[in-house]
Amino acid sequence: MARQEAAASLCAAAATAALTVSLLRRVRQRQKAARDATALIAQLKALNSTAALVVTNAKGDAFAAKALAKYVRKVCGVSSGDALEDATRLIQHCKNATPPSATAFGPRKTLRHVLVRGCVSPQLLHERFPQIKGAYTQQALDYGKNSRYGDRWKISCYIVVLEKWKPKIMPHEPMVSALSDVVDMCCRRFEEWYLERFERKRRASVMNAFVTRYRPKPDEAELKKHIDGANVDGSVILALPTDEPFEGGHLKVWDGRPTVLHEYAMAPGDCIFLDARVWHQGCAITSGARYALVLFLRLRK
Ligand SMILES: O=C(O)CCC(=O)C(=O)O
Ligand SMILES: [Fe+2]
Repeated sequence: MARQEAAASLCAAAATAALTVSLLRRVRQRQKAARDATALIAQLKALNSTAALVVTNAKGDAFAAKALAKYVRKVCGVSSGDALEDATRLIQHCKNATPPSATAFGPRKTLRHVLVRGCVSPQLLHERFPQIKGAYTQQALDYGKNSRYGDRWKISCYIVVLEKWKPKIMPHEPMVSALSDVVDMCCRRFEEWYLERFERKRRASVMNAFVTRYRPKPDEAELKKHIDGANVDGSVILALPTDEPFEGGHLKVWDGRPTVLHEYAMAPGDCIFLDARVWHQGCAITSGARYALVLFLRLRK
């Protein structure tokens, strides 16, 4: 009898111990999840404070599961149903969509141009590429024999045209729909760079915006060394994706005193900002197709 009692109480003790261990484990898991959530919330706040407000509770110290799932579904297309997983996905989305901070322009304050890697989200541009490609059409334009483009330029498709060119070129509506938000994004980023680089706050407006498609053919492969025009206050060149990988097509920029040649291989999303009258060149491509979005800007106080 005594033995049976002893065995029973041993069993009970073992069960209690097992229960305690599993409770402890669950508490630890919960504590870890809370720590992970805190770290993720901090990351999200740093990347996109508005998104953080939407997906956390009133105190901003924990995720609001339903709001998080709804938001992630909206911006990423799907929600996993797991808060930490969703939060990680949202953070990745924000990283892709957020341009580098102004200090990413780098410490060099001597040059009048800069290359900003990943200035526009490559993911956004890749998603947009079918629309860009579908919208692209050649709009032939006679800039005149002595101009930067010559009299046989036909490889650009226009989004904004303020200049009174002859024949009159109209913005191509499908390209306007495909890229007008990206044009705005580039303007804002240019303004940030300009403020940091020249310590002058300027408002950029677009005089001309167009997509150029280079191909390895006569009159389509390159843009010779030039400046963008006496009345152009600044320019943006944004590398776009392509479905035909190309060779060549580097950007050359002559800048600094003494003048040094800078040569860049640009990836989709990379931007070059140019101050007024900086000499540059789009080198010939030898295969594939290269697309670039180009803006000529006017700067006002
Ligand atoms: O992307 C390029 O090749 C340069 C474009 C350019 O400089 C221009 O169109 O003025
Ligand atoms: Fe140019």
